[in-house]
Amino acid sequence: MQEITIQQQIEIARLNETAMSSKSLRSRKVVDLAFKNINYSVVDTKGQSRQILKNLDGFCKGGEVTAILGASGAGKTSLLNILSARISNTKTARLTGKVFVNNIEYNSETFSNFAAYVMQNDVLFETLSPREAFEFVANLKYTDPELKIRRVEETIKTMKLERCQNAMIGGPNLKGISGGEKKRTSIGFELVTNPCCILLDEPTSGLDSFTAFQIIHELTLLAHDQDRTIVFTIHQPSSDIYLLFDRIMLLVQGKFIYQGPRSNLVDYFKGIGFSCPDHSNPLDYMISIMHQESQTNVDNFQTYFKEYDNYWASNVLKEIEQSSKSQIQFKKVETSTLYQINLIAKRALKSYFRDRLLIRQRFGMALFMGLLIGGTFYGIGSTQGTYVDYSSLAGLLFFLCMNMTFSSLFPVVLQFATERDVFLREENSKLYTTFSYFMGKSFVEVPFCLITPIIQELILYWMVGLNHMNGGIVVTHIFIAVLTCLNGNSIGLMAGCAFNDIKAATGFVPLALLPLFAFSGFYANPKQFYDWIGWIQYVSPIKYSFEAIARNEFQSRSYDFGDPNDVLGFNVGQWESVGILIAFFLVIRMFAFMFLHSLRQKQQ
Ligand SMILES: Nc1ncnc2c1ncn2[C@@H]1O[C@H](COP(=O)(O)OP(=O)(O)OP(=O)(O)O)[C@@H](O)[C@H]1O
Repeated sequence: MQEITIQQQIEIARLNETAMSSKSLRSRKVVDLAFKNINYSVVDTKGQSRQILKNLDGFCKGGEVTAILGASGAGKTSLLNILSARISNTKTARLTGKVFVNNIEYNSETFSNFAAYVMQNDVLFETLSPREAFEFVANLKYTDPELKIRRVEETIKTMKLERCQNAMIGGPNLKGISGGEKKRTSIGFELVTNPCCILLDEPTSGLDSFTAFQIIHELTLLAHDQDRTIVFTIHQPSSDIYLLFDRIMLLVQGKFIYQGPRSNLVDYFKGIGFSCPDHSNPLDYMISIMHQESQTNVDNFQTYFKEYDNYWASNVLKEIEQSSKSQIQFKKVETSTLYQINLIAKRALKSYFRDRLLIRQRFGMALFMGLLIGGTFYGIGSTQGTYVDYSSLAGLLFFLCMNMTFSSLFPVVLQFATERDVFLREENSKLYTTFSYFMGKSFVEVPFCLITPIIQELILYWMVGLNHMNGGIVVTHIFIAVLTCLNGNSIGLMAGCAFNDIKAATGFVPLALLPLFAFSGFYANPKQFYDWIGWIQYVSPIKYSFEAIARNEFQSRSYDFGDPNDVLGFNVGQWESVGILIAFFLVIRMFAFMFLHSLRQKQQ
């Protein structure tokens, strides 16, 4: 008999282990979801309270597919959001009731340890491929390198993404994979963590009927073959899709009118006097008798509710009573903050280099502005002595401060706006902490704020003929330019984190900056500011940038009218201004972090 080498033995052992673990991942613990006495109301813009969900009890069996259906506005998404612990009490929303997994109450902190939520919109990092997206999650959720690889491979296989695993996901401005593949990637993104339960909000919306069927079929396999609990809301499914459901919940005006096996649905409604016509899709018929536009339907609602209370309500309570009591482990894999920051920064960097437009925009802008400013102010630094020389130079220096603030501010507002939902989704899934995301993003932004002003200033410095008495003056000028960029970048990040809407952020920022520019000492002399309003100069980072850069430039230059620093009414000092700029950078970043943190809390 041929001898097996040690290497082969190791390989066989590894394959056996892989097969065993893969099996163990499949034959997982079944979890039952339940909810009791769910009441949810919201206050509208006129201060009127409106009850969306009314005293709901429900049960979603482990290893089964539960579909939540109802007319538009019936409360399906609200219910799913409550099940995924994404809704909490706020000033305008009131939620009472409890949600359970295997009879244990859960909340937003514990939800992600056994379940995952797939949003209606595919919120994915556009510049990554499906494989890279899965690797990102696996790296954050697993510590064992082999397990990481196995989970990624399994997910790609399960979600049938082999063909497009290395293609860019893409988005509105970036060509990428198809809608169906995106939906599979969204589900796969959650599947990597091997959740016992997956909740999905309208997983078929925007997909053609064949792709929709495929997606629901794959979800059915996840439930039946891998014992996962699958719950989703869905709009008007085809009759093929209808046959894939195990359990159905029908909602009308925030109350259940049916909750039980799919197979009983038609007979139940026939029994209470609502017969589905032969050869028609039962769910089309259900939707037709549930919508509120027809007065006949509205008149029948009371019958549906009464019959539900008579027939299903106690049944559901019994099912809740009998739901699995087996212990579930709220397992939490926590990677270190440094590790999270490293992964987030690497991903952001990869994104920058793949989204060429962004890179071109930032570096191209620096190059262009360097040449433009250099050309416009060509040679003005070489002449000195008169008021005209001074005024052109002061104008240039102030223009530089403005330009560096704006050019580093807007890219980050726009970029954060596109990434905000990804952050909220990933933070919600407890992939990383807000702090790690913030630091990861900051680490990638800082090099841009170093490189772009250096490119710009090196081009224009010699063209304009700025002060090069010694190397120290040149280095200090560039250092102040970098600090100005960092402050602009921080203001952009703060605005991106503070506003929910990109239009509001981009509209507000110039408005807020205008007084800061007006009081920065170039347009009006600080000596002439009225006391009651003059304080604005002290909260303007541009004032300190201008004073620092101008004092640096004017040293060893002499003018016939006296000291330009006095004429400009500078009142802080060069290095003091630099110190304040550093302090501004830290404080604005801190505010940005606080806004990001509160954005995340608002989302909950
Ligand atoms: N935070 C909120 N503030 C005000 N109204 C809300 C809020 N959340 C939900 N609603 C209202 O509650 C009702 C139910 O909303 P929900 O999104 O749950 O319905 P839905 O059944 O999922 O509808 P659709 O199928 O159209 O998505 C709607 O009329 C909606 O306008």
